[in-house]
Amino acid sequence: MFEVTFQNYTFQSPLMNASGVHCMTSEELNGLIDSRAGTFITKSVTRQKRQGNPEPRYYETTLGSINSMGLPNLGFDYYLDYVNEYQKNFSTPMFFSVASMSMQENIETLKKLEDSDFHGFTELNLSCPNVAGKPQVAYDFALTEQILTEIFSFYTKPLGVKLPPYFDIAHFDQIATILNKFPLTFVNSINSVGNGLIIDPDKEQVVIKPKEGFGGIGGEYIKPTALANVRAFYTRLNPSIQIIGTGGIVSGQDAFEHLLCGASMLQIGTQLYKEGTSVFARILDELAVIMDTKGYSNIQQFQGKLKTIE
Ligand SMILES: O=C(O)c1[nH]c(=O)[nH]c(=O)c1Cl
Repeated sequence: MFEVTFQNYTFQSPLMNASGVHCMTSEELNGLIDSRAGTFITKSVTRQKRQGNPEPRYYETTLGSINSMGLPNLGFDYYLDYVNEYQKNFSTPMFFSVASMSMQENIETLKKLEDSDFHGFTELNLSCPNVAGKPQVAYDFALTEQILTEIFSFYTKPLGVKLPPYFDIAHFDQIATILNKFPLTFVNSINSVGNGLIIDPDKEQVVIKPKEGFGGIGGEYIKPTALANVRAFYTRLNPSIQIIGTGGIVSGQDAFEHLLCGASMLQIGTQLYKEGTSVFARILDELAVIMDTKGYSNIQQFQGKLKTIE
């Protein structure tokens, strides 16, 4: 009922974690394997292990979350070891997230991944908003094109990019024109909405320590922006480039809306952090009720079929 074909593999569920949530350690990653997620993704990796930003660096509200983690991760080798072990025991392809700290580090990491036995999907994170002094790569269109040109000169494994939200139709047009030049497997929209601010009015203070309290916003706050980005890329990109929908998925209805806009796989971040891995089963159960009510027996019957008002 929930099968989704992604490139040349059919996942049994369209749901997975968003990179950064429940995916730092092998224990957390194993917890995703035991859930109703169809697959899972690592925390964005850097060449060397990183501590990340000082705490508090994550804060939840009723409507979502703010984070300025600063790319903490256990380093490329840790996650490659995990992948090698995982692939011995499971056939479901997993996702490996690579952060772009610098062009040089990008190339180095992806060359090692190319030469490895990894045979899952690679997600190049072009949208981390929380490394001080590092602008989000995908807001620099020329740099994005340069990085993708360099990567596709040697990388042959299925690769997609994790994008920040765009807010201007001209920007959708410009970045889509660039992305259509490359043999991308997918585009994942969106990353957190960068550099928001949540405050505590009682203490009259920000709620996270890094960057004077500025951080990426997730959760219900960002669903309209996430849906717009999913739809904008679904209607602009070559059909060979599939869309992963991320942002504001709390319920089966939110999942349905992302699929209607054209998403194939769906990533859950903030709500997974809040609820734990039982969130996948709950959302699938809620999605099943919606599909039954509407008379849909599979996702393909409505995927991407959002109507405009004529
Ligand atoms: O601060 C982070 O680690 C972080 N936080 C986000 O919200 N998105 C990202 O891509 C990353 Cl890399």
